[in-house]
Amino acid sequence: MSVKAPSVLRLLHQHKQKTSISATISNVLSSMDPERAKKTKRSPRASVSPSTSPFKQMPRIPAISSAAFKDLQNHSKLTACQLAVLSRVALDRESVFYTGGAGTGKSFLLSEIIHQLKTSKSLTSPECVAVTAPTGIAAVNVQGCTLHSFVGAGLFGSKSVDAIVRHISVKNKKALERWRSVEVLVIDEVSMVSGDTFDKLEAVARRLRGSHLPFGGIQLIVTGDFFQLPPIQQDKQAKFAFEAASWAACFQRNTFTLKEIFRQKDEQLIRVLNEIRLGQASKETISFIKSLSRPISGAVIEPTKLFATRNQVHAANLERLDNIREQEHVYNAYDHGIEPYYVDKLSQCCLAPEELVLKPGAQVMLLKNLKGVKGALNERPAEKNWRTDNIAFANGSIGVVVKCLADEVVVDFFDSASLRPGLRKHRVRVRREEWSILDADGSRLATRTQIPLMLSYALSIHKSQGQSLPCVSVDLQRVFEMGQAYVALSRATCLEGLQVLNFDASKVRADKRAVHFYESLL
Ligand SMILES: Nc1ncnc2c1ncn2[C@@H]1O[C@H](COP(=O)(O)OP(=O)(O)OP(=O)(O)O)[C@@H](O)[C@H]1O
Repeated sequence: MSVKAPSVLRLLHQHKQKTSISATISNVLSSMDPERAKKTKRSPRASVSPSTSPFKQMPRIPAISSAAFKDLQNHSKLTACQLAVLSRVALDRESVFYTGGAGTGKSFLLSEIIHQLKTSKSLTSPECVAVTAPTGIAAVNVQGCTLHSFVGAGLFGSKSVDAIVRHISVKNKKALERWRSVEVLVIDEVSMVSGDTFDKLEAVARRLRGSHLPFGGIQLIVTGDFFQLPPIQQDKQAKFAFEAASWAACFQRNTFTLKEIFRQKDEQLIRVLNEIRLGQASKETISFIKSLSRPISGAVIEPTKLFATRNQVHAANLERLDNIREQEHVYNAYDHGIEPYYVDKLSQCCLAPEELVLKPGAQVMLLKNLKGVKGALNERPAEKNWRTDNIAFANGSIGVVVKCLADEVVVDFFDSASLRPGLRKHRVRVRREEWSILDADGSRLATRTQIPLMLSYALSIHKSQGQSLPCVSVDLQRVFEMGQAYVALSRATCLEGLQVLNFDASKVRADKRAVHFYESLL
């Protein structure tokens, strides 16, 4: 697929078109603004705060040159569809929503997009790219901040648009400045953002920026899969973000669906997962999944058990560790933050535990990408021969603890997602790493320093979102949310490494609204 960079003239022409279209859109958007709709009919302009000059949408300059884009086409792993999204974002500089099933490379593409935008000289500064996600864990995964933190109006769920705007304008000048200077807003895991929240933020953006353009002219990069975890709201009938009144105006023609699945290679597993995603398991699929209740055989690692609740996870990890007859070592996290509140928040969303209890022989999962670590490539290296190799291990790699030292842990990591004996192991010294919750300006609110390992015997389905697991046992007994079974099952990378317990057809549920939305994209 060839993609041309828009010339400046074309951009200006597009801009003229956009400004005339934007007048129409702005009327529609104004009528969607929950507060404004209640008020008497006024011209949309009249509602712009007199203290702010009307924000003008400048033609957006490409974030990368067409030569740099060609280079990516030729040398990166990105597929044609992933490149099409990148082109719309970085060359055309338009707002984009892209989606796709589990393992289609949404996060992979997002990190490339963020990298290109943050290193672009066309944007005022890297801070003008705000990277957000609706939950703490998703925010830490994407090295961004939570949407709440970006907004700067505390827990705004029950507040009106007026109240949020007032709060930011009067009490949070830093947030006001941020809303006015941000050029790109990234929202990952949008399936967990409710439609009401999306509409509120859209209206807040227009009000604070004094602009009639959708989202006040901020370029949006929004991604997620509406068949995965649903909006976080007590209300069972919370609207999805795609049901927001302002959604269509924000993305217009820019919705992309990634179809190629990378996490799994097995055609049968891919077909089964696609059916479960849509909540449409056929008889054949149901009996196939039931046949997966057999134990996983021949694997050199123990399966990671996925549970719906945290208590089940904690109990399973402790029980398994107790069975190892070795001395235990405790690694306490070093936590600090500007307020205890943020330290608590970090503790809730960080996969690295506050107290990491390990024993030689314990099976662990790596919680950071490690690059160029000190290690050795042979299976049983003499430890005096440590050398710095260019060994890279991905977040999610599974290994076995060899030795627990004072402030580091020696681990044998397996070098493949396959599970058969005879795998090469890489012995690596794992040292402390950092996790932070950031505020929207990128400064640290709280930081945890811990050995980037956790016991890999059990994990909660919520915390497994985004992970790839080569050997996994999914217990669906206490699954309670739509999409939860799909999230759990789609972590598996291969059939021989997947066991499914307590499955029945009623666990396969997809929200009808999501089904209709995806049908409308076909
Ligand atoms: N173009 C690509 N070429 C090769 N590998 C890719 C490509 N895109 C993604 N991958 C790999 O596929 C795997 C799944 O990708 P990723 O985690 O980005 O999927 P996802 O859509 O975000 O999944 P989920 O919705 O489950 O979080 C990762 O190991 C990633 O490195």
